[in-house]
Amino acid sequence: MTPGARLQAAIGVLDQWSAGVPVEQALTNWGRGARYAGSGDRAMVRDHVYDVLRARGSCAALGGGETGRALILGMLRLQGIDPAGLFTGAAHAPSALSDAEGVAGATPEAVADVPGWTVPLLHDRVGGDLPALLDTFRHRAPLYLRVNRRRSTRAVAIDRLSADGVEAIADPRVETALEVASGARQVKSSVAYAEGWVEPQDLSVQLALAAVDWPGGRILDYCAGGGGKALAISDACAAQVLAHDAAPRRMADLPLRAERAGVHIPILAPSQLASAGRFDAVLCDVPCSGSGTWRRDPEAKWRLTPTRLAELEQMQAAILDEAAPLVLPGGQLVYMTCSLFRRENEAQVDAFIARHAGWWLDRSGIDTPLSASDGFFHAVLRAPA
Ligand SMILES: C[S@@+](CC[C@H](N)C(=O)[O-])C[C@H]1O[C@@H](n2cnc3c(N)ncnc32)[C@H](O)[C@@H]1O
Repeated sequence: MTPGARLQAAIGVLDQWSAGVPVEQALTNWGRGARYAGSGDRAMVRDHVYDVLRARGSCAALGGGETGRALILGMLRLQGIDPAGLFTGAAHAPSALSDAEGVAGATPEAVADVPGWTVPLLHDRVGGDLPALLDTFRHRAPLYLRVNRRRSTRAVAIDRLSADGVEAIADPRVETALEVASGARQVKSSVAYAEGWVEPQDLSVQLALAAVDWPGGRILDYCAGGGGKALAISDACAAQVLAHDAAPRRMADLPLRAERAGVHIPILAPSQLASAGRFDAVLCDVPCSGSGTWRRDPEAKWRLTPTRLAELEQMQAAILDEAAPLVLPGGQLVYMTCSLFRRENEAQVDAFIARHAGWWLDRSGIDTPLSASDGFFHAVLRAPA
């Protein structure tokens, strides 16, 4: 495909997205009808679409509208590329610019590329660093890997990744973290990944997991999902880690991932919880706004509404209340979110302590995209002894 044809494809995907089709579905719909597109074409179309979603407000301002065509026009201007050279109408490229499009577009300085109602919530987190935080959301997040110490060391993993075209750099802040400097698209086809030496996991998550003093005995990952945290905890301590999720199908890949990592993580069905006894620690990595990961998943910020945020907050409180009785006396209830909002983090912890006599906050911390790559919150709550 020519560069112009890729832009035209991205315009179509964005028009589907604006009509309510989830972005991954819209990309799949396009891909099915584009048998001629190679993997490089598909990657570029995806990049264009995600570049727009990260900076949709700026793209709309610079392109003069919200249609897929205007957004792509604005994206090119934001990237300092003259659209006239690509909007030519030749070889499936977008048709030539109209006179109005040629002069459309305002400077985007005043545009926050997040929903306006979330700006005070973000300001509440970072204060005067708000402009810098908002700017991070316009750019791609770096990819981090976690080295599985049961399988490899960091130095060996770096060498092995390099042989497969992935340049990885050790991050000094946590001993398991590697930042992928180049070759990110090769990670999943690398031997190091296939052999379980590395797993994609964000730096902020690795920092949070390293900040918790995981006990021995038994640890339950109560909201295990794909099992990324359960795998990391299994690697970090000698405890037996078990996994549970209210939607067990979300854990479908966990047995395979655990086998690749060389660990065994028993899965507890919701019906087995009542007879599973209590645990030394229970991790609740709860559903949240995802506001810490908006540059990785920019669609999430445009879909979030105040109503949805309120629902999530209710769900978070309910999950903590469900999980608390599963913790042994003196044990830990570890609360984690990838949200930057105090309402989902500190306020949930405070409200939990107010509802549950004898519980206390042992430690908490948060990274933002300004201090690590994603935003990620953790709190360790202690049960009465
Ligand atoms: C943020 S995701 C977890 C991600 C996962 N820990 C990981 O590292 O990949 C939240 C998970 O909580 C689960 N969940 C939602 N409500 C729940 C509940 N009441 N009890 C247990 N799990 C719940 C969801 O199905 C979802 O898989």
